Amino acid sequence: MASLVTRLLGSLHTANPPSKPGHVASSVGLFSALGEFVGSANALFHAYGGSSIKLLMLGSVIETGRRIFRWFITRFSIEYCTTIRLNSGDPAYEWVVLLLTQENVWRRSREFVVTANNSRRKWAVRATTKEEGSKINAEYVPTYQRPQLFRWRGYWVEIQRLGNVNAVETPAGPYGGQGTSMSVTIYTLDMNVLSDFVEDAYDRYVQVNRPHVVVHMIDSNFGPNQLWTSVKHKMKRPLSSIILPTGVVDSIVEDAKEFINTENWYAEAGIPHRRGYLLYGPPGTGKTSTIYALAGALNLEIYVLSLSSRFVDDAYLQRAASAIPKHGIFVIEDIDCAFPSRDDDDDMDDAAYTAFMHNTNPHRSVRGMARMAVPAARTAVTLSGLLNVIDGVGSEEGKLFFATTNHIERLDPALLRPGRIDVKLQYEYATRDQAEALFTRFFPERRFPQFTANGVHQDEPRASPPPAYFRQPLTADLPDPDLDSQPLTLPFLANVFASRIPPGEFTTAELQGYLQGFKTAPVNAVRGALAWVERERTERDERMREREQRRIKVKERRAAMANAAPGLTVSYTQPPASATRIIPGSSVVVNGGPAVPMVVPGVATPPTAPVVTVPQIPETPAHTNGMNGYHGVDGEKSPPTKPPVENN
Ligand SMILES: Nc1ncnc2c1ncn2[C@@H]1O[C@H](COP(=O)(O)OP(=O)(O)OP(=O)(O)O)[C@@H](O)[C@H]1O
Repeated sequence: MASLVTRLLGSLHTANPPSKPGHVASSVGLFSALGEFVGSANALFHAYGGSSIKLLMLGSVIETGRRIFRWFITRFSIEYCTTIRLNSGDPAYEWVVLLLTQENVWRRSREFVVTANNSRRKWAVRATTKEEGSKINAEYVPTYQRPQLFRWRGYWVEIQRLGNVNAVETPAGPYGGQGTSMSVTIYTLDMNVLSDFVEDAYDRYVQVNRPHVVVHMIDSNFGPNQLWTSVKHKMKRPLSSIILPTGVVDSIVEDAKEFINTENWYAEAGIPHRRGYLLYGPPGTGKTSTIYALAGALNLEIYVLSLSSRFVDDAYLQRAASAIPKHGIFVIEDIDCAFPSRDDDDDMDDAAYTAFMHNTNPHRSVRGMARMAVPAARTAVTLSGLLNVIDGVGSEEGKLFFATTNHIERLDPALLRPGRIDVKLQYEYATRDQAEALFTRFFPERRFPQFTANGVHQDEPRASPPPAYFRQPLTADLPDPDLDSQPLTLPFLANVFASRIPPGEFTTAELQGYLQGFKTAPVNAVRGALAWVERERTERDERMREREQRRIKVKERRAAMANAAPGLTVSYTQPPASATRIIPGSSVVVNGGPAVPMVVPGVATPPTAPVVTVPQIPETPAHTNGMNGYHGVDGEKSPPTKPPVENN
């Protein structure tokens, strides 16, 4: 028996030929050995008649047959099919998923992950047969892990999802989280079929997304190993809806078009084929809207990255930039966060001062506390990392790069030099023309035909009551000499509205917010404008006052800290419970109460130490917990070394 098995294994071994002619011969040898093996097994069985031997024989035959079958299948599939693998996060993955959805490949799936979404993404499985669709905007994404076979243009195609099988159950994203991929096997020898398949997927993707701008973002749930994991589909915005001074929008569109169409020129001139734009100005003036409208007009996809995202550092930034396909628009929002700002210093002062006043650790120096209290960096990206991405190894050719900022003054000049930023576009508060154009956009003549012919009289019934917010004596119900007793047309109303908005004082977003309250009432929008301006001014003044107070507070704190000798430990014998005076180098005096000695060992009190008033300190458990009694630099308990110093 053993010799038979050995012979069979020997045949199997020689049945794996190095060359084709031997292939057929050795296969024949294999089958004859098999036949001999089965015959001998039969003889053995008759000789011994044991049922266990019978079972053993049967098992061996089945296993051998299975191996031979697999051997043939592997051979066959290598030669007669082509396989591609697609990774989530790659644009091609999205294209193919859409094709599979349209082909209804997962129709037999009975297990779904439902994700509510606002992305208007067009794929997943249709979960309702109702004509009008579902009331909610949700995706039903199959969790299918098994291979799916379907016909595409007469070819058999097999799809299998690979990687982290549980990924789809995480909130990371509808088509899987970390490491999800998909293999597509087409049963054909023709490589062209493969590229036709991917092209078909791409065409469908473009078709479906024609009315949308595709925006790729980074979903922080995915972790630092995944790029561009979140996809949103925003309705395209017409360029005409962007209200900027005449010619600005057109010039930026022309510039971008020219860039895309002159690739050869760049190559011949030896200049890297990329273009950088910086859009800067106050928030709400239309920077982001311009980029979206441009992307819609040129059918380009947007890749938006915020430098302050949790795990975005130099390496990640570079990988993310490299993964953007040609003609993608790479947008870095609020690029100034890669640079230190005055506000950060103020924050630091705030935090450092709090640590200083609530010194719970007697071993820490004032400097150390200040350092400890520095807020977390706004980004892990360094300036050199950023510059590298813009013009170095990380920047692929054929890309449009947009950066937006509210603080151009914080940007390093190295970033702004031509070659990195080629076009700088300043956005400003709304001009009179912009206010008028915005009004006209809100109240187009086609929606308000009653205003077009001879105009409307104010004593005619109004289209709708003014919003409750404006139902005040100052606005809609008071006489308005500019409007009353004369026929009102939309151009006239737009003109009066614009004349009531002080130029250079409000952002377009603020005006838009105001007009949204009057969707169907253009006359009331004009009547309420003056009161709105007044109210906004009052609120703004209030905000400015608060800011100024904060700034003064920060200055005082800074001075208090500067006056404390660096490198020292400051402790209190009693908790500073209310408004406190610090006399640098000597004592703390609690308002109205008994003076509390502040001991600064090893430093002589400056004879003319200035008195710095600092604001009230809230009572915290830290004060009542371990702060009573003196703690010197080395944490030793000892009596105060100086008498209290009275404040003046
Ligand atoms: N110039 C403009 N033309 C048309 N709409 C505008 C304009 N400026 C602002 N808006 C409207 O105001 C809102 C905010 O605009 P947007 O996000 O483009 O401003 P932003 O300058 O990018 O602000 P931020 O600096 O805060 O990102 C949008 O709804 C947009 O429609």
